Amino acid sequence: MPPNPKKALSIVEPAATVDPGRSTVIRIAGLSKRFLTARGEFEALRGIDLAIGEGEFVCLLGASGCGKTTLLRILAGLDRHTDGVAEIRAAQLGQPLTSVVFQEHSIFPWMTVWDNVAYGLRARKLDKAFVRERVDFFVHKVGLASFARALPHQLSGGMKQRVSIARAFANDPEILLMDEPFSALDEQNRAILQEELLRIWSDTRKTVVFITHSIDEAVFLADRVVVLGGPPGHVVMDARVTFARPRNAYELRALPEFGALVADFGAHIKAGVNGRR
Ligand SMILES: Nc1ncnc2c1ncn2[C@@H]1O[C@H](COP(=O)(O)OP(=O)(O)OP(=O)(O)O)[C@@H](O)[C@H]1O
Repeated sequence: MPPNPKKALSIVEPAATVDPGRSTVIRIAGLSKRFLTARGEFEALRGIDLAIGEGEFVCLLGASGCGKTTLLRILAGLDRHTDGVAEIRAAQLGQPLTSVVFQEHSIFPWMTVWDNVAYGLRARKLDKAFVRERVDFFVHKVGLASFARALPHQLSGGMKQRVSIARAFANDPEILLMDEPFSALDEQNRAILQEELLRIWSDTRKTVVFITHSIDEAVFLADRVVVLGGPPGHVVMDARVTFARPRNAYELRALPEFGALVADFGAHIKAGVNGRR
């Protein structure tokens, strides 16, 4: 079916609650995070309330230092919150809760593309035939089938980031956490990977939490955009982006509604900085 971005115009609605048709996968309530520093306590996050539904693609926006990575690290279990609740619902036992894709690809330089993608599955000692099938599938999905036996130093930055993405999806986590995964890429590669990510996501319908500094990227990718202000980080806007899918980057960006939405989010990011708590 041809993309029809006009079908659902960019209606921004408050989205503090999960769609009635979705079950809640991530529940964050009254969450605060304070770091102990040499100069005393530093409050990075204060009173975050957020419920994210199964299969939602959520982008986190906000000025530098407002706590986006801190929130993601708490969800990934890499850091602990100080107060409040951060829960991820486990649908299936034995499945990892999260996989994380960072800005700097974090693949093992001594392992081939294929072995990198297989890493998490092998660590879980899954059936070899299952691992082979799943790794082949995702290596192919990210367009690296002919590089399956290549080592990371033989790949471009964009290709390395594809390996990280394939590995994260192959792991089959409850949720995928992505921290500015495309920010080190040139514009062309970034656009290609955004489209690839959406294609894989639409096949798998994983829940994704994606940090970006690019408002344009957020509006193109997300079902929902959460703008953080601060510090201390707090939610200043939580809105749905209802452009129809599949989305065509060129058609979408040509719509006045797209520009209006980008401007609106931009204004909220600015207000979040100015309204520091
Ligand atoms: N381990 C730490 N110890 C002390 N302060 C920290 C620590 N980690 C983060 N911070 C502080 O918490 C605040 C939020 O940092 P965080 O990296 O989450 O922001 P961010 O929104 O992701 O920023 P950016 O967009 O620049 O990546 C910053 O002021 C940072 O200095």
